[in-house]
Amino acid sequence: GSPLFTPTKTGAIDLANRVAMAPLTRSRAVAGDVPRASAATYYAQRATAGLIISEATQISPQGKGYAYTPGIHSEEQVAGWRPVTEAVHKAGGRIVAQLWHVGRISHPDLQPGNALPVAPSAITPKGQAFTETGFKPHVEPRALEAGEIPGIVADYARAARNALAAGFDGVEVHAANGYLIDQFLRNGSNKRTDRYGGSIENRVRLMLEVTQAVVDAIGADRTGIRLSPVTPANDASDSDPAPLFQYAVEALAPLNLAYLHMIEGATGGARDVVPGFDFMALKKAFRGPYMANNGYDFALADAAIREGRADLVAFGRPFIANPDLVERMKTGAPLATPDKSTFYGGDEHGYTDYPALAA
Ligand SMILES: C=C(C(=O)O)c1ccccc1
Repeated sequence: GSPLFTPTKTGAIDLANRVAMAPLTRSRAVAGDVPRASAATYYAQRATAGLIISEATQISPQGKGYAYTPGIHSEEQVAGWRPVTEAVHKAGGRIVAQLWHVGRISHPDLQPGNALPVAPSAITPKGQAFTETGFKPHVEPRALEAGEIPGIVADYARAARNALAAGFDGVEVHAANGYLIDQFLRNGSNKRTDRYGGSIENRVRLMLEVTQAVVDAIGADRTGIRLSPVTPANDASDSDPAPLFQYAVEALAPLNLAYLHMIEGATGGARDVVPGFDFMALKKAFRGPYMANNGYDFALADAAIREGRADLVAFGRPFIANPDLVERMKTGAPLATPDKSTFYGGDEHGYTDYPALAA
């Protein structure tokens, strides 16, 4: 059989196989930004993944950027996640919470007191915000004062502790896809002239402060991190990503994190958006478990593991329509195609009603 289905370990977390369920926003949280009750069913249906990474989950009210996404900062939200982690563990699975602060990818309608979204610099991103009253153009964000950063770092640490209290096996720091941490990393969005901007060392600082705070809170062996060096998602850009991310990963390596999750290319799109970008240099620099993501199918994933180009492979959209994706890949069964119209928002249709083959 494929090495994709052999057990492995990411830090303290023992995994039955090397298949990860990638974080998938589904915009189905209920009032109070609490996961809906059926989230327990949705995630448990997919618990044969070696590791489930939850949908992106905001660490604070300020960190929210879309309607109906769940949080993990209130007691009610922590209580709302407990049935999810219990159901996944009961089904033999493992699940980590993806900790999210959206930075400028938000809207005053989604912010406490209708405040401006925050960012490293006051640069309006292209694109639209998904609010409860439809899509609205992004607004110019407020540049954070350096003095506000410790509070945001503390919010990540608190969210990490909340995740363990909710029964998660660990957390993934969302440092990808043009959200807050990525906004600080990339010079297209970070024009700061203080210790958080300018040089690569300065632009990597927030990522390192957040990651260190999470490690201090719950341990490196329960802390993963997601990066997307060349994605254009959410108007992210950098003039020279290779040295930036080489430095970032070399700075992360001594922490001995549970894993590095790498979006190879444009998120959900072209893998060769920057032809020749050397992801293997980053895998080598990290030294720990490397989780490859973006457009993998079974054949590509099997080859990547066999050829030592990945230790784990994360699948996103295939897990939406195939709760039993692992079994289908093992048996070579055909995969169901997800219905894009029910990716975000709605109820059980397109969420918990995709059947497993055995059914
Ligand atoms: C958290 C997301 C990401 O990481 O791209 C996301 C958010 C909304 C829709 C799709 C994806």
